[in-house]
Amino acid sequence: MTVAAARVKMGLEPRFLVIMGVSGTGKTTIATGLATRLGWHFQEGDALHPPANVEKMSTGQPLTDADRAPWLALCHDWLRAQVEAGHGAVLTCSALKRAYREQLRANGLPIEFVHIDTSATELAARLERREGHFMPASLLPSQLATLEVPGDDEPVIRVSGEKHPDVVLEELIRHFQTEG
Ligand SMILES: Nc1ncnc2c1ncn2[C@@H]1O[C@H](COP(=O)(O)OP(=O)(O)O)[C@@H](O)[C@H]1O
Ligand SMILES: O=C(O)[C@H](O)[C@@H](O)[C@H](O)[C@H](O)COP(=O)(O)O
Repeated sequence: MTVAAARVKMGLEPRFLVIMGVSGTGKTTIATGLATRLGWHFQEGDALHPPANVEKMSTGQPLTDADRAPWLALCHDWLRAQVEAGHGAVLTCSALKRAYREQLRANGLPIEFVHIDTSATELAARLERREGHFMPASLLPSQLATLEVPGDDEPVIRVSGEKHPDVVLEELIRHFQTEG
């Protein structure tokens, strides 16, 4: 779908969204749903991790700030290219710390975060059930400990990860339509 067609379809101006939160909260589910419905570009942040990061997480070791730095740089570069091209874009990225979110927004990028909040109990159940993903459920405690919930001074939209994804998608699209 062209940018113009997407605008006509939903009546929305392009936005540049980072769907964030800990592992298993529903980032990929919500981001792919939004990108499909709105005709916006989509990037899975997990696919931008250097192989060494994936190897580390696969073997149950949490990433450090230094591990995440090159990954966040690639996420930032992708976002900057979308802003320059001027079409709506949706990136999944855990963006757990404020400093990481600042790195993503660097150079004045008009990024908005969508924080999906899900209880630890529900997250643990999801990660135990999920198949075909490198991230082990054993890393959930470190994900939760690392998360700095976005503050009101950050550009954030908060949604529940425990509602049905279709409900969350409708809420987000309504929010975008209301905000123009
Ligand atoms: N709102 C939801 N309710 C129930 N299950 C969900 C919901 N969102 C995602 N899931 C499931 O939880 C697991 C993790 O979702 P995913 O989108 O991969 O999360 P993340 O990208 O944040 O790791 C998947 O198996 C997915 O199908
Ligand atoms: O910063 C990190 O520690 C990782 O990016 C982590 O937060 C992310 O969750 C993994 O990449 C697993 O991928 P999922 O979030 O898709 O489970």
